[in-house]
Amino acid sequence: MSRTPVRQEIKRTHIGKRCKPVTMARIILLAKPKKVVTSKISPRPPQVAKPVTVAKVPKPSRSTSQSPKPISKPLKKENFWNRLAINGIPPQSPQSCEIAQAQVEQFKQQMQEYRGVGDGETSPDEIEESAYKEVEPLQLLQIYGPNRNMQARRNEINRGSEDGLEMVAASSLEEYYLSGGKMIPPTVQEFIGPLKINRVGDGRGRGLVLSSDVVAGELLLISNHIAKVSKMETEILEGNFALEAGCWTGSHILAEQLVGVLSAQAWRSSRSRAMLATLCSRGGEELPVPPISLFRNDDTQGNTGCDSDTPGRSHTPFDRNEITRLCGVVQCNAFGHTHVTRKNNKDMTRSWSCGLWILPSFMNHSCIPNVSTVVIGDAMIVVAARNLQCGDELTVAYFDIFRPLKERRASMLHSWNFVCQCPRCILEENMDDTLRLIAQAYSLRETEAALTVQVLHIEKQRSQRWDKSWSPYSVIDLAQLAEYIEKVLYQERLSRDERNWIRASFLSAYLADGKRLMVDVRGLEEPRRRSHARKTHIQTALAAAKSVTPGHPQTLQIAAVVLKRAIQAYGKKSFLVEKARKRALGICVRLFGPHREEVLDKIVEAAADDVLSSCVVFLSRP
Ligand SMILES: C[S@@+](CC[C@H](N)C(=O)[O-])C[C@H]1O[C@@H](n2cnc3c(N)ncnc32)[C@H](O)[C@@H]1O
Repeated sequence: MSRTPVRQEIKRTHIGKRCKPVTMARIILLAKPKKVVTSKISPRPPQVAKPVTVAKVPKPSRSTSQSPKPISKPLKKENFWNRLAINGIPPQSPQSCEIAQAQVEQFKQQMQEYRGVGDGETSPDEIEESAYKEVEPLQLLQIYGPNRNMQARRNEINRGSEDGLEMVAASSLEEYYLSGGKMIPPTVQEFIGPLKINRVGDGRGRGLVLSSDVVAGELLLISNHIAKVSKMETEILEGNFALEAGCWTGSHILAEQLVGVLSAQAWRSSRSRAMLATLCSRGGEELPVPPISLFRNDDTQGNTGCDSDTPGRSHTPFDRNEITRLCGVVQCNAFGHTHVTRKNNKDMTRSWSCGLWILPSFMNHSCIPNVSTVVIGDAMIVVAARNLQCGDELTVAYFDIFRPLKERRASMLHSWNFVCQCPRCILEENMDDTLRLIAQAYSLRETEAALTVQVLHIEKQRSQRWDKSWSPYSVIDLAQLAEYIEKVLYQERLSRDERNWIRASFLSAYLADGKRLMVDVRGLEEPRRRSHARKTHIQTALAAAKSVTPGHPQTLQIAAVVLKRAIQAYGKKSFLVEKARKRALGICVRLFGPHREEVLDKIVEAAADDVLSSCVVFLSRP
């Protein structure tokens, strides 16, 4: 996800550099999704006796006329795999869920029948447990696909799915993705993967650390917000929010509102209060390491993460000191989130929200993060963006990391009071003499190009046609800077990754002939003016973005645009198109987690229009 601080993002939006004007859309929650495979078999009994094996069940007497046909041998887990393979049903599909569901039902029924004619020793709980055990391989399939270390995954599932949550999350979201973001987002069940909270050293306080190896694209965490406030674009346009000197003050009004909502929540719920107390309120604050179990929901709370009222319980309201601390907590931990949804085939609506997701707040920042986050409705979904090892710390980007070092440092110091010491920051620090002038030229040209595009948009809206006397020279100048950067990089002894990290700091220069600016300008330009374009750097931009953050909405968007262009140029059947598609799907998995190809294709399609993949940032200080 792009980590532009809310304020900065809006500012750029205002001058038309990156985004269309910001819209707000209140996302209403749906009831639980219809297809909940685990609902048939959950909740698992809290004190389950030894799981029943079919062998233990007494066989019915053959002489009994009403006795059901006995099961000749136990239902083997391999049967599920074989069945899937034979029927050619893709893993992780609703069909595989349905098979699992039917199989469990059948299994339960047969067990009941046995019980009816047997000694009655098998309790319903045991039957439930056996059925659960049968469906387990499909859960694994659903979530992780077929080629995984099954035992390790099973351990994770058993640990994390005491209430059978993961599959609900995985399957219910696909429907939403397939709608291209037109549906109301579903309520997603929470999930905590192989994670623990640890102290991470180097003055970074606590962080989320992996307790087992994971592969890129693996689902790590689904967390529902404890509180969120949103505003729609219409509300901004109606003047509820002021635009002051090119800076939208709305995000800070939202943050204030969030403090209000949180304090009310803490007043009525001791759990919310306890969870809020674990979060830091300023940079460098030393707080104890809370157990991760504190953040696991139990069934009484519906597993939605949103804390319920506790009627009859009286808590004291926050006093002045606590409110001050809460402001710090919001400042340090709240995520700003922009979301575009499609109202219909033509119209899009954009919303800005600000919320607090407790567990994701423990993730520290890196300018080359290793996880990605998307927000769908109330849920923040954290996915491994790279292959990671047990003991690795999860890192996210707190702000837009496609910026030069100086700007990144300003953001982190101003809002969170730390200096990132990731390898990319250290590299750029060491190359400061070389990069300083480039950064200055970049800043000027980028602003100029953004203004040009803005003017072109206004002009097009006014006259409905392209004024041929205009040439987007400032955009071309920016693209030229990319060529200069390439020359400089060529002279330095750098690894491929290091070159890409630096390119990513000047990403707009590489996109000036591509992506936003390119798309905007070319959208307005007459075809013959294409000759003005310099060498296209969009492929380089994609490689740079991928190397810095492989699971990021902006990376995905560039990949989607590359794919779109390849289709336009070579037709759908070309192998170049297939290559571009596979690359886009790979990024998509690193952002949204594992899904069927059909679903991933839909997300990529939507990403080209900036839909579905939300932009999540930590809220920066005004
Ligand atoms: C959202 S909290 C992250 C969790 C925090 N480490 C804790 O113990 O609660 C943000 C704070 O973590 C610290 N932090 C995050 N990323 C850091 C980094 N890369 N280097 C140093 N400190 C960092 C800063 O103090 C920042 O204000």
